[in-house]
Amino acid sequence: MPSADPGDWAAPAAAGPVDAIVTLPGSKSLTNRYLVLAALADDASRLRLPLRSRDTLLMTQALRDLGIDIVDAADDARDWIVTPGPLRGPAQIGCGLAGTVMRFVPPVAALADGPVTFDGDAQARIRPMRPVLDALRAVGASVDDGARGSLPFVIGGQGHVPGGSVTIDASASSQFVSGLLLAGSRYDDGLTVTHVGTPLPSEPHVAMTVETIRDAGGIVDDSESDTWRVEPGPLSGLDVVVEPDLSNAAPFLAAALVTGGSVRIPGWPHHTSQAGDALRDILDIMGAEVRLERGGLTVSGTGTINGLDIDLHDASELTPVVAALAAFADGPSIIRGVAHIRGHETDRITALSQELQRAGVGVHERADGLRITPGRLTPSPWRTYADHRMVMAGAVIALSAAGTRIEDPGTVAKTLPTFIALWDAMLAGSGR
Ligand SMILES: O=C(O)C1=C[C@@H](OP(=O)(O)O)[C@@H](O)[C@H](O)C1
Ligand SMILES: C=C(OP(=O)(O)O)C(=O)O
Repeated sequence: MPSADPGDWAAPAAAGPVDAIVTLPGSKSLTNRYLVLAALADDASRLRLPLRSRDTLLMTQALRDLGIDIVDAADDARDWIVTPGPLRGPAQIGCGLAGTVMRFVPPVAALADGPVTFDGDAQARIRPMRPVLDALRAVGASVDDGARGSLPFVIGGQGHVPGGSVTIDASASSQFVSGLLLAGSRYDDGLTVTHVGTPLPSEPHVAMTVETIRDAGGIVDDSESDTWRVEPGPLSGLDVVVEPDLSNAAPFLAAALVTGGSVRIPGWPHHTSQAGDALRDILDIMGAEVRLERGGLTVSGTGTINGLDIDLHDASELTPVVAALAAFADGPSIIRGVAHIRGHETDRITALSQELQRAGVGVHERADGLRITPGRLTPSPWRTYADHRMVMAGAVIALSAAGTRIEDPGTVAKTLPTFIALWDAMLAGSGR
């Protein structure tokens, strides 16, 4: 049993139904794709309302280290102006624990004119990387990873990458495919990536990659399943507004169900490639009233939370909060299809199993997910394993388990540094 630390967060319980409007910052996945494409473009880009969090600041720093200029816009400091330039080595890139940095930047670094070293947090060193490194070698880049297949490694930038065709097993992460495609337009012969293996996870994220490359004028053929062809050619600067991060909406919307209240997220896009949009269906199945209107998405709890049996293969990053919400349901739930999240920030299946059980929930760990049987919630220490989404899941549990203490809440800054302030503001309207 972990002991209480003064740095723990005494996450608040809800005193009554929430009734809140929660304005969320931009999407991590969109921000980091736009940044990479802007760095590879022929002219400057403007990213409006990008996310500023640990993962996106690591991305800006990585690209700056490679010679790209990224500054706040003079007329609106919330925006970034990205001015591309020659990609330079030597450089040392810190990936933190950001999958998007460790998988998206190496294919860019291969275009630099010198060696680029990559490393990251201790937990980042065990996140899977080998398919990206092998693919880069196969298309003519130089990679030295000491045969580890993980961080740290050196990409020996040679000023250009021949490109061509490569087959990879991306069943451990869709980011392997996305990273290669994002840089592929700038390879001499472009790039054709074919996935073999068990089905690709997080498919909407690859669709997002294709869409954003096209936004920048790149040519991508995705007409064949599991094969993507990026033609060689220039990319244009972007002027884009970053959508709110829909996956980060999960804990707030969950609070509407848990408390029988209502939460509105302004700016919820009506058409989006974000995987988090799946929340609309998931919460509907769980018994919420879900309304997407011009003013945003409103989710209202109805007093009943249904258990569900759901395959989250396409939206696996929602697993921690959906698992926490399932702890409040009127019956058992199964979350399946997410074996690969054992390689996310932490082994999320084991982490959720341990913390939910300590909080009084019945959990059976499956190879590919969790079976959750609601139980009487008891206040407990909630460990977070350097995982932002474990902080969010713990906050949902704490809503009805006063006295829950969440370890290392600062880790939530990976994608949502303002989480605790937004959470407190939401609950301020619940009678707290
Ligand atoms: O490309 C992206 O922006 C992401 C892809 C997904 O990764 P996996 O395919 O590894 O699940 C997702 O879980 C992650 O949060 C973000
Ligand atoms: C899996 C996630 O992050 P990453 O981009 O580091 O893979 C996540 O945000 O849930």
